[in-house]
Amino acid sequence: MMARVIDGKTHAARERAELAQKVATFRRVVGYAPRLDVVLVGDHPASAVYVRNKEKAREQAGMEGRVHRLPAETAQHELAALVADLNHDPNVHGILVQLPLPAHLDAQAILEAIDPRKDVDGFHPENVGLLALGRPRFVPCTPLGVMRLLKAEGIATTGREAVVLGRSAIVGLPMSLLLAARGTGDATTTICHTATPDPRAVARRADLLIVAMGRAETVDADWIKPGAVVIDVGIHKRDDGRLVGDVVFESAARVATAITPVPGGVGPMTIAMLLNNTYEAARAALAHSGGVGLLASLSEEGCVST
Ligand SMILES: Nc1nc2c(c(=O)[nH]1)N[C@@H](CN(C=O)c1ccc(C(=O)N[C@@H](CCC(=O)O)C(=O)O)cc1)CN2
Ligand SMILES: [Mg+2]
Repeated sequence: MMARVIDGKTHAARERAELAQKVATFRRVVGYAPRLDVVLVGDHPASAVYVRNKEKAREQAGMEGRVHRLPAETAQHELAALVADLNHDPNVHGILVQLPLPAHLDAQAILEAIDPRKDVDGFHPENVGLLALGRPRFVPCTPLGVMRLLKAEGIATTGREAVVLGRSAIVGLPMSLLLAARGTGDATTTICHTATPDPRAVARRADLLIVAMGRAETVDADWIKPGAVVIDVGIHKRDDGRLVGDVVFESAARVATAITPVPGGVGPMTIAMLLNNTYEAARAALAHSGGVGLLASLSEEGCVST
């Protein structure tokens, strides 16, 4: 039997609609909306699309924000100065620097320059450390979106064997931390990477296989235990313009019990989670600035955490 296809677009639309209601209440009670500022350096074509999609989604959620478009030749100190300005602007609750940055820029230094309380990407070492310690503040949007998808689909992780293919800072590493975390994933979690001698053999042990290796259409039915759940985080554009993931969808769907497609699986959840993180950042800033009474009013109106 073919696997059930997990419809990320529908789940993301529901998340965004729920958030839009909370944002409307926030605006009414507090007097302003959460604000997300995005920084895009250069003209990477895919990044331009993602940033436009983020802008549209933000507007639909009723949030404030701005996209700061800088030329490809922007110097490190110029980008750092913009980040510092955004850090100091009390009206800005979330800051996102779109990756990848042009090669001459030190991306790690820029990510570390973002105020960790505005780091809605969850990439700052302080936020990575909090996640590793089981005290998450901002969790990277793609792995957070995967956890929300699993929950919404009723896919249990507790006590199950999870394998993550890939150890990137954006997906693989935080994904494995979430899956292993007490009370969050509680899965027996293994990470495979470029030095793993036989990743296919390890993948075949997985009840839950997360594929984030960044290699187009690599994982086929031979990598998958019959009945496993397969989550494909990869996204690649073929020469004919087709978008594909790291998984060979048709082959994998013959042995998996549930699978995410590309496009329309994990991708849409990434943007929904970014908006959720921005809402949380605005709530936390309000609490920090002494708005305890306003927070209580929000809670009374059902506006709790996302
Ligand atoms: N600062 C960041 N940079 C990057 C991140 C990130 O989380 N923070 N992630 C990726 C790109 N990304 C968001 O920025 C992203 C990628 C893909 C999608 C998405 O919705 N994909 C759709 C297809 C979209 C299309 O038609 O091209 C899908 O999979 O259905 C959203 C966000 C790297 N950089
Ligand atoms: Mg992401």
